[in-house]
Amino acid sequence: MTTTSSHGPAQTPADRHAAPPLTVETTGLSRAFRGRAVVRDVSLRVRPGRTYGLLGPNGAGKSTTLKMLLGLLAPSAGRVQLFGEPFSRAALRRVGASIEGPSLYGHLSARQNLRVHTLLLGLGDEHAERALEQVGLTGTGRARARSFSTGMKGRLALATALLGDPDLLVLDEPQNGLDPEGIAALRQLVSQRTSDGGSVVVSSHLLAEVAHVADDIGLIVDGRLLFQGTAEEFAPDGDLERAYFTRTSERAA
Ligand SMILES: Nc1ncnc2c1ncn2[C@@H]1O[C@H](COP(=O)(O)OP(=O)(O)OP(=O)(O)O)[C@@H](O)[C@H]1O
Repeated sequence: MTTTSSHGPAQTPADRHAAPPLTVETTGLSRAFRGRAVVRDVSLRVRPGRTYGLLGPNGAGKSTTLKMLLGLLAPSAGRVQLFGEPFSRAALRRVGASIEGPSLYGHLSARQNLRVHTLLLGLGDEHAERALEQVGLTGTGRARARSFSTGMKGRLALATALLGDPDLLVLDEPQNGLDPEGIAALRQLVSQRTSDGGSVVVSSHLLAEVAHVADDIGLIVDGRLLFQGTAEEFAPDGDLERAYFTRTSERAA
């Protein structure tokens, strides 16, 4: 929050207009599959410099929502704004994502996998090296990605998402298979991105992990956004698990 002292300059309306736009704003986002609504009227607001934890039971509609944010699925209704502008492919240059598990070139090494992406993105090799370092995969040499453990594949997917220093990082279940070192590295990466003014959206079932990283929470149940607000508003006593069960069972009652 920006504050000014009593001796400092007063904030003018122009200053207020200079506030950065929301990183993501959806309005009435909905999606049906063969007539069955799985995302209903979801209006998400992801702010710059914040981590947004998207929670909800299996099948609630989290991945479907994230895919619509990224243009991987067309909404049945509603709209998506990225960085204050209507969704466009150009805006996706500022976005890194890992959705529904890693999709890797199994016959290539970690470094080669990243270089495929840096080539496509028009980035230098140094970006691939830095991403390898950020996720702790520099020592994997020529080993092919298909021989990696689940956690190593997860690290490589994260490295791919980090290429090009995205202003928005979207991670679907990024902790899957990560060891404690991997989870610690992930936390650090997330906090680094937001302290640089970027935004992170992370969907996860691991409530303790979300409690560690999320500034804001969105709770989706049965396709509807039941709650959206700060982590403190979601769980005033800090007990995210209890708040989650209370809020989801209220819905079921
Ligand atoms: N391509 C598809 N065709 C038909 N139904 C789909 C399709 N994709 C998702 N669904 C259905 O939409 C609903 C929401 O799925 P989604 O993957 O978004 O949930 P989720 O909250 O991400 O779940 P999980 O936590 O288990 O990953 C589910 O009932 C799922 O079966």
